[in-house]
Amino acid sequence: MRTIIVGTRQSALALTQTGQAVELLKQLAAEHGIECQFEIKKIVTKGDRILDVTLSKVGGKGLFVKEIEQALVDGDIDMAVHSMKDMPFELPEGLVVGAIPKREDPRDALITRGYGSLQELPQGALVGTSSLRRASQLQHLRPDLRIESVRGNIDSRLRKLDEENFDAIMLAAAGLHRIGWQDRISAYLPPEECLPAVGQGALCIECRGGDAFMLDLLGKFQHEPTALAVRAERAFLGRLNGGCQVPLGAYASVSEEGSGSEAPLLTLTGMVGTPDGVTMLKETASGRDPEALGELIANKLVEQGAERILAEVRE
Ligand SMILES: NCc1[nH]cc(CCC(=O)O)c1CC(=O)O
Repeated sequence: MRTIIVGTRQSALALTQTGQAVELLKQLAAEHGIECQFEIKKIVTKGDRILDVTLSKVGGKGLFVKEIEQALVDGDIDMAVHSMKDMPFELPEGLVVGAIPKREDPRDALITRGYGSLQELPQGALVGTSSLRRASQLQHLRPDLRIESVRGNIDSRLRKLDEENFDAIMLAAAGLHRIGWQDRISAYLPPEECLPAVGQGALCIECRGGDAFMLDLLGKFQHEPTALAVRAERAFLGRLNGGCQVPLGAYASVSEEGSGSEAPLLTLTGMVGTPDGVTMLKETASGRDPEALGELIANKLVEQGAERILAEVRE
């Protein structure tokens, strides 16, 4: 019987989403008569040790993923469950995306000190977020808000809302849902108001490309509509070189089922904005080829000056 070693970070979210994915995989294995058992192995990443420094200054979000990937390459673990939005554009040699399971809620959530919506926040309220994407869209909607960086895992950010002077903080709804803290959410921001990060709410199950047993099992975990949407969003990201922390968002979903040999129709919206929210470039289009659609939206934004905005932010 195959023992599958699953590597995970030690944050509440990582442990929870890894545990949930393993439970679903156990069910799928049982349904398909695949004999295996799972063992969870905790790994401390560099990103976890330097949470107090702004991530973009120390090498971007790939930090959380890199050491887990090394353990996969080395054969110390057999699979890993990542948040799709933390995945760098390119995977290391020898590793593949084994499955993209069904997406959780892709929206951003506002957690406030007693206010029911973004509109209800008082004039000049202090909002905590270290995401340039969230800052840009918040300032676009509410130029009066003051935005300050707040770093750390979900649990420490919520603690900072309670202990420091923030009127609200913004987090991904998916993470809060997964760890069972949906009660803390004051309001959801629809994609029309605040486009999520590329891949937000989706998971990425990574394994070795040569591990046929793993690939067979993970294939049963794949959710095709989510995978197509994520491919379109990541093609957009890749065309804009959005690997590091930049004020860029995208959201795709299947807007019409495929029929016969025809692929489903995807609708993708992408945005690039200045961190002050004054300039906000946004485009929407539909298509059946996810990569072509992602590149189309990126090209439309490039025509309007997206690369200039991104270059200024990277400096
Ligand atoms: N950047 C950190 C991160 N990576 C994944 C999630 C959870 C949401 C998801 O799975 O997309 C979060 C927290 C957040 O942004 O609130």
